[in-house]
Amino acid sequence: METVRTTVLGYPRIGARRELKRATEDYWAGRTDAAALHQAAAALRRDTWETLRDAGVDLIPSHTFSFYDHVLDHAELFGAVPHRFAGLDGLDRYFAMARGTEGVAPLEMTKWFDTNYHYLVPELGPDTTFRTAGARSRPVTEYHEAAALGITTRPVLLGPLSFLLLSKPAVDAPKEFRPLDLLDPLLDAYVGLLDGLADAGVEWVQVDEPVLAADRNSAELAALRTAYERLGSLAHRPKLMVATYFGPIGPALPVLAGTEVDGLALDLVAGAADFDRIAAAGLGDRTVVAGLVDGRNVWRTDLSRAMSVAASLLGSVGDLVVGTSCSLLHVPLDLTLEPDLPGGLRGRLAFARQKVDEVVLLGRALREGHQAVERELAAASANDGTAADTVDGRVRARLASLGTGTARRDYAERARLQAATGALPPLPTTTIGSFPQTARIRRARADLRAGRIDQATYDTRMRSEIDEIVALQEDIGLDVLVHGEPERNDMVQYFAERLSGFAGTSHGWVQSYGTRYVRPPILYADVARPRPMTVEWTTYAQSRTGRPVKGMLTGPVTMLAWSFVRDDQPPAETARQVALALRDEIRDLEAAGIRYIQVDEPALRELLPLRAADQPAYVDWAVGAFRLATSGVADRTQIHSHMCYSEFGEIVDTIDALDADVTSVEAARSRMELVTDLAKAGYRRGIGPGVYDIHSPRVPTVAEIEEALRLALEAVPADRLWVNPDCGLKTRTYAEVEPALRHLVEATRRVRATLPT
Ligand SMILES: Nc1nc2c(c(=O)[nH]1)N[C@@H](CNc1ccc(C(=O)N[C@@H](CCC(=O)N[C@@H](CCC(=O)N[C@@H](CCC(=O)O)C(=O)O)C(=O)O)C(=O)O)cc1)CN2
Ligand code: MET
Ligand SMILES: [Zn+2]
Repeated sequence: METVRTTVLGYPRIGARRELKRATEDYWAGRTDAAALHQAAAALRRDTWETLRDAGVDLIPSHTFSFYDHVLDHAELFGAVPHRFAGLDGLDRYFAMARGTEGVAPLEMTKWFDTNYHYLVPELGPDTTFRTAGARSRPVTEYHEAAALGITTRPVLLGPLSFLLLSKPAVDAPKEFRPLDLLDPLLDAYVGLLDGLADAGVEWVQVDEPVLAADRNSAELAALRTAYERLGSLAHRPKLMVATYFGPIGPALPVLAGTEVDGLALDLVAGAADFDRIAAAGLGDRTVVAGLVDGRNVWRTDLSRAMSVAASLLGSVGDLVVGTSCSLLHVPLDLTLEPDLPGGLRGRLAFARQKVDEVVLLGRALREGHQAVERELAAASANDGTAADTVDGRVRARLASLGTGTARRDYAERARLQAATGALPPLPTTTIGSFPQTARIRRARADLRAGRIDQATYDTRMRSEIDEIVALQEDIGLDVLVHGEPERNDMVQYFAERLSGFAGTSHGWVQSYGTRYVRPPILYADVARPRPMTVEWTTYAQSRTGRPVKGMLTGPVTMLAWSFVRDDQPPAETARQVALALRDEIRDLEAAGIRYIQVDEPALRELLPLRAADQPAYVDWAVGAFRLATSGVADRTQIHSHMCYSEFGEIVDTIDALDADVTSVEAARSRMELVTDLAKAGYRRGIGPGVYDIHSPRVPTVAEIEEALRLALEAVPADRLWVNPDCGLKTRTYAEVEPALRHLVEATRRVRATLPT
């Protein structure tokens, strides 16, 4: 039997106690210097490599660490730095590209495929000149750093096709320019880098091409062929392991098989369909990493199944390596840090560290035979958790009797009724929901957790936060107010903590972007709402003002997208359960007199399947769940929704099908282009294009907001246009938020004054 070895494609880089967040934020605040930050980073890298070695992983990755984002690291590695950062260097320039600095806008940030991770979008133009620092570049220096610890590693690079397809044309690039035009010069840079890696003694590099999990046209597949024919034919290079993940590699497999790449890493979880292609692909003696341990979820692997899949590959590939489906970046680090999970659930879970053990165990089983690991296998299956009570008969019966009856009265009729009873000025001003999560708020929550204050004291403090937030909005002159979400640690976690069927973690942090992390809840059983979740906070806020307060909920799709979701039933079914709980909440808010209710779906676009063929079925259940949640209200109750992170062009019809009355969307960074797209596509509902970018600390001027509003008015009539920021304000400070909102209100007044009466 061939030698079966083991690997992981990447590992969390933030540290068990969020060491990277602390070190980075301390550096930003000037509390420590660059040397301290580099030292913290080196300690984290060392810890990862040693953990993987001690666990018995055969092939250990390096260059998976990043101070902020790995795509940004590659822009930096290849010298793709926009001119506006020219005056800076080192860490200052790196963080300026990530976060902006006085007067200099950062790179755009967007979603990493269908995950809740965000990457920075490189900006390329005809005058971009790539370079690599060769022997001094980070892939080389990290290889040496691990080697000095006695650990041989496989540097991980983002591949040339993915780098280009994830980039965007610089604003000043000619209209016809495409990043892919730069393939040849970029390949020159990879050639130099591979040369440097070979000189350093690197045996294997992993070249990530996740873009191959989405549909690719023939020009893109031709570029793929060009790239790997060239890199494959180099005389002086390490072995190339091309990795795809987040779906099947599909038609790109024969293309790569026709080049001299030495190995492929395939996602056999999200890309299980690839299995049947492998034998036919004629991979000969090439190495294949079979990605059998899921890097996107927290469930234990079905080891017997994984073993038989791996065993059946043995004949059709060269060396077989058992691995993870993708980097473990997207799962929490270590289950042993979680003493408080429900008993029946715990045995069903594997976090990053436990997934490493699964990979190693599979490797042993395949090398030494089933018997060698019998004890471990038995322990794993004994724990497979069917013991956990996952069925709630009442929820199932209610859903069955509800059917799909989710129709509301025609939008135009509803809109007339709402306009007649609402008494709002044209261009109503509002915000997306959250106000700054201040140190005072987080401290109160930390105090409650630690038992230093009791629930009543905490509630009193949150009410006084709401008092201030409501008073501030009145003073600023906003039309539809919010309570500000001070009581929410996170827009998903907060609801998960109040619904049955979800479990939370205390250390299960996963990087979302930069130093912002989330603790995705685990949705493991039928979902129900034991009691109202937001009604008290919302009605309290309403009691403090004569202006309308907008209720604020997180929608069913986003609740699933930002949780780890059970895989024993279709997501459509799970989404309907969440939707039913929200439907009840919305009914309770309405009964308590709340007339505007926003149901956020920022993850609607994110969950859209990467391949077009899979999209209609998704849209169907996503829209169905949203409508189930929101269709129980009276016509005069106005349903709002919110989405951030652009690229709505392709889902305009889906947004329309949600049947919300008003939708707020990110638009500031694309200069309101989105509004034109929506208008062109025949979107006729209320729309609140974000008039300024909340991801930047910059305070927008009145003139700039006025300009954005005038642009929007060219595409949308005044009676359907709302005025709001791009997204929630929770990551900003009051010093930024207060003037920005005052400018927003003033700009709106000026534009209103010019409207025909
Ligand atoms: N789930 C989710 N995904 C999302 C978003 C979102 O809001 N939620 N927004 C978009 C952008 N992503 C974001 C992700 C995270 C954060 C964010 O602000 N995260 C916070 C943590 C939020 C949180 O869980 N806060 C908790 C815990 C806070 C904490 O760290 N407390 C300290 C103590 C603090 C003190 O004593 O002052 C501790 O536990 O050690 C709370 O408020 O209770 C962070 O990393 O800093 C923002 C945007 C897309 N994806
Ligand atoms: C990521 S979308 C955020 C919506 C939420 N209501 C907020 O304002 O924070
Ligand atoms: Zn948002």
